Amino acid sequence: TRSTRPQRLLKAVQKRATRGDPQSVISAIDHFCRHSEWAMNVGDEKGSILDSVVSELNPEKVLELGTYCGYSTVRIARLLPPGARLITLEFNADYAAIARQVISWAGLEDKIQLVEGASEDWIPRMKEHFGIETFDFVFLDHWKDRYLPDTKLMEDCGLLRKGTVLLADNVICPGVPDYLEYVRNSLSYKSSYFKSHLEYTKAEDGLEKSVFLG
Ligand SMILES: O=C(NC/C=C/[C@H]1O[C@@H](n2ccc(=O)cc2)[C@H](O)[C@@H]1O)c1cc([N+](=O)[O-])cc(O)c1O
Ligand SMILES: [Mg+2]
Repeated sequence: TRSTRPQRLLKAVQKRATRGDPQSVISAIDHFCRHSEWAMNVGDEKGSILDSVVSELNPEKVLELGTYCGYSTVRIARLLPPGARLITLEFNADYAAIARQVISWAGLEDKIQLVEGASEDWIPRMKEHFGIETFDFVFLDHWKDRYLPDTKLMEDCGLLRKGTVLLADNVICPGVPDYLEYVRNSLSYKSSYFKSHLEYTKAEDGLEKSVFLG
């Protein structure tokens, strides 16, 4: 039977990228998505904004919601200081299997824990299962109707502290109106919009950065 797009993306990484070189893995995926098949990675344009937010924050404890093929997982983990940890949640077992191989090709498995399952099931278990007190940085890029409920769940589980940064992909396209309304109007967040473009296209999209005020 025909291969899947994530399988073809992984093949492109194994063909073009150098083992142990995260930047070459990122470039290989961007090349594949520009020249062969579009895929829903955050991409190089929004990816540079993601890079600057992560570099400025230097987070120790990172949560990513929505691994997909591991593109943003690699982008974030390559910038983390030694000892920092990234937990990434992936619901789809086939995507998780591809992402594990992409992460391994980049040589970043020591910094990353990929957990298979639903965010709503795992967020309440972060403390007892992973020994996490609070997260310094959360990247939201999973099902768009889960951004708001999962943010409220993280608040309720005490996983956010004064200064925790939430960065949300796709706030324009496909759009997350209920989440945007919440973080922009809640007194518990200082929110700002980074205008950009939908990955590999000219359509508008952007990232919303929201600092939890406690
Ligand atoms: O739909 C989009 N993203 C949904 C992503 C979902 C990912 O999150 C995982 N997950 C992990 C944990 C969960 O609890 C639930 C799902 C899913 O298994 C999938 O791997 C999207 C769409 C466009 N687009 O242009 O159409 C562009 C983008 O950048 C996007 O991110
Ligand atoms: Mg996205």
